[in-house]
Amino acid sequence: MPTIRIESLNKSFQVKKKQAGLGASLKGLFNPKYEEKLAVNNINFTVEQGELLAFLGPNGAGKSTTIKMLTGILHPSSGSAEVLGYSPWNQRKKLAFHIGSVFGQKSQLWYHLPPSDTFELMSRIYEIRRSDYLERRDHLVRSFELEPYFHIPVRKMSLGERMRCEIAVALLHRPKVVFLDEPTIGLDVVVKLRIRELIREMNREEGTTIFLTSHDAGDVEQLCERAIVINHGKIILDDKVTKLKKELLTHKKIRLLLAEEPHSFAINGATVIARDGLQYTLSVDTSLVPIESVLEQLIHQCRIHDVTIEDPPMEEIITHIYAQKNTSASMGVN
Ligand SMILES: Nc1ncnc2c1ncn2[C@@H]1O[C@H](COP(=O)(O)OP(=O)(O)OP(=O)(O)O)[C@@H](O)[C@H]1O
Repeated sequence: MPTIRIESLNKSFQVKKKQAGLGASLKGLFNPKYEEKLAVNNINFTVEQGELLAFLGPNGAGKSTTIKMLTGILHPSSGSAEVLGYSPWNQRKKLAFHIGSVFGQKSQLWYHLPPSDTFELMSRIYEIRRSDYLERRDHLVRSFELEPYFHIPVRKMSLGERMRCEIAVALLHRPKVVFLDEPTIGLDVVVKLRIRELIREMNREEGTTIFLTSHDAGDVEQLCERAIVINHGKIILDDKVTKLKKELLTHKKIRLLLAEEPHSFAINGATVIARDGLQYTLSVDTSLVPIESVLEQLIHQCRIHDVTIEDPPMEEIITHIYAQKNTSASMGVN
């Protein structure tokens, strides 16, 4: 039995219809007209236990609405879904004992209290036996390296430290499925890498199914095995990340700040796409040349003050998928 099963799932919202013109707007205040907004449009997929799935899409695509249905926060307009054999919206409380969720933009931790207090409270909410709780808490504190700030108020922590606590507390009741909504948003590169490592570890060691949404192509590339892309409420791609990497995650941007004007500047495999004084932006097609080779050439040709490597924004990748799909459709290819 799959861990998550979604069949013909739809969710529409009633939204106020915007009316053009001042008169119509005023009339609309007293006699509002409504229209249906289809946020999730007939989606189908399954997820197996232990899968690392990226659920992607641009803003407003329908990701959060789907997650809200899978966690039982929202009822669908039609269709069915099962998570670990439970109907999320009909058996929300039972399901809550087996799933965890982390929302990058919202905190589960008490802002003015130390994480240790939130852990205590959660252990009671999840009715965890005292000895099991203490063992689990110590294990999580060790593996997420929380000791230095486990007893200080959350408000005094950096975003990265807080995020580690958020993920750790979401794992307290040993959930079989974890929904991670933008877990690396706003974090610096080093902290992002560490968070990804921790997510990978929990998947490997405990077989946790990971359902991740992110606008960061790096999260998808380094963490997930499979990606589902949703746009305008419809699924437009469901494929292995290795395939996505070969076909779509091939362009990287290198931003350089040079210490001095270079004598020569010809980098095999990279194109200069912007320049402002000593700041250069290069585009690299990693399917043609590895990024390491470009960096090596750069080090030999110029004195570098600062360098960053960026993935293309998720929006760009999705636009590309969309364009490809439309081209195939117009050529009669499926
Ligand atoms: N409660 C609501 N009432 C009306 N419309 C809603 C409601 N919740 C979501 N929507 C609409 O449904 C669509 C899908 O929204 P959703 O939040 O699922 O997108 P998302 O993919 O999670 O976007 P983001 O990446 O910005 O979080 C959007 O057009 C949004 O405006």
